Amino acid sequence: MSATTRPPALETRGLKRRFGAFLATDDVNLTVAPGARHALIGPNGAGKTTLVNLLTGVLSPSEGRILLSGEDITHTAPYRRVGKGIARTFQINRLFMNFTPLEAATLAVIERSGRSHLLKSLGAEHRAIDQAAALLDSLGLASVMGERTATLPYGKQRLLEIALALASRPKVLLLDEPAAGVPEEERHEVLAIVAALPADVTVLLIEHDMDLVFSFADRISVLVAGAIYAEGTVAEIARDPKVKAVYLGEEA
Ligand SMILES: Nc1ncnc2c1ncn2[C@@H]1O[C@H](COP(=O)(O)OP(=O)(O)OP(=O)(O)O)[C@@H](O)[C@H]1O
Repeated sequence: MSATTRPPALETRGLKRRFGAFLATDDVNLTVAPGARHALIGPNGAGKTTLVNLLTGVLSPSEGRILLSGEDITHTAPYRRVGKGIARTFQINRLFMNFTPLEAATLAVIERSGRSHLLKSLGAEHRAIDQAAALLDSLGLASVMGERTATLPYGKQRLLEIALALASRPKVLLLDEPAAGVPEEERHEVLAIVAALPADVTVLLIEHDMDLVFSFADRISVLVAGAIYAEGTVAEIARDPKVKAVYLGEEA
């Protein structure tokens, strides 16, 4: 299989991050296979956000390495990591609230293409708009792409965050709690669209919602007190008594 010959899409080796004497990331060795649907779960304060910040370059590790498709990106600046193919979802910035999804997605496509290239011709601008519209359509946002983002249902706003991250055509997408705060009646749509993300994009999902984790992931890593506490297939994690004790038990 190609997955055995290709390097992992994303890998950390001996990753540590200290805040003073406190070890928030404790020797994390994470391997995310190309095309994986990998979930990272863990109780509050386990270090999930710190790990995402290390992966995206918002924080520097105290020790260890981060590799993207085999390339060492440990000391690569955050914006360069995006160019190399790692993107994450963010809570929508206020700026985008006054934009329509089409305007925001077009800007994101332009960002990827490089502004100078785009300014060369009007045709290129139209192509960017067409690509943005197609991207929004694939995330179920076609019917609202001309509305002001602030007026959209919250589930649609969360899907727009994913669209904006996908605009950079990432190899690896870090999805940070895509269903958080989404009302019950909209959750189904968000889950269905997350499940239908392009198969060639590797996804690392950071999520509290166990329905989403178990329906979406093919592999799960459990983070506890900054360290990988357990790792395995969904079935293995679901029946692991020590995981139930520290994490799933919380949900019950
Ligand atoms: N800048 C910082 N300075 C000091 N301690 C920090 C800092 N950032 C995070 N921590 C600590 O590191 C630990 C992990 O925090 P982190 O936010 O990564 O956990 P989390 O798993 O994302 O939690 P949650 O699910 O509640 O968001 C916590 O104990 C937190 O207090």
